[in-house]
Amino acid sequence: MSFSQSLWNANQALFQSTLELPFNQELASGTLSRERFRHYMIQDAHYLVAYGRALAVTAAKSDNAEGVVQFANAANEAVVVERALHGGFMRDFGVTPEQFAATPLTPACHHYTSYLLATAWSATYPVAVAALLPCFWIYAEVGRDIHARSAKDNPYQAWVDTYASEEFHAAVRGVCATVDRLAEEATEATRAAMHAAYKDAARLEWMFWDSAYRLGDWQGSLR
Ligand SMILES: Cc1ncc(CO)c(N)n1
Repeated sequence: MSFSQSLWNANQALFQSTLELPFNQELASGTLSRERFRHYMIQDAHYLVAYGRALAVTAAKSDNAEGVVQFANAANEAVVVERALHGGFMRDFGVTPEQFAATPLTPACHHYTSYLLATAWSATYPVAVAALLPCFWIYAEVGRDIHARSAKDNPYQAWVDTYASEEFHAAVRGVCATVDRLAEEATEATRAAMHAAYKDAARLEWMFWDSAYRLGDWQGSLR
């Protein structure tokens, strides 16, 4: 079994519970409230910029030229997607650039982006790549799962199509191939750290959707 498959298998139950989250169930049926999607979209736009930064730092750590291209391209793509959100969904859902700028990161978004940035800056290249893999892989598999059962005239179809697309899945295969190569060359301790990083990020993916459904925010005077 490949190392990336062992990462997937170790977190299979968590993935199943991610698919079953009310946010994703209602995204598939098209019944998710506009308020919840709007909340998610603003947080995801914040997320994507930090994710782009983490990818760019990881690109700089790559041990070969292919990795620089792979992760610098992914950084570019994250910001392009973020701009598409602003240009399309944000407009459709009535979020102005001023409202976006005035909306701070929620605890879940702050936690996830801080984790990715701290890992990208401080961890070794193989561990940084392992921390980034769930962002690709879980979104691609959630996208495919929802695509397969998405309601007709789903208002969120453009979101579903982005992550179910062959282009996005090709990027996932590329990151899995890099993870597999790095794991092969790594020590047992590094492989264990890669497993831990993957799991941390997979749990934060779950929390991000859960928080969006709850319209998660800072409590009381922390706001
Ligand atoms: C929270 C989160 N994780 C991963 C992706 C995929 O790029 C995304 N858009 N948002």
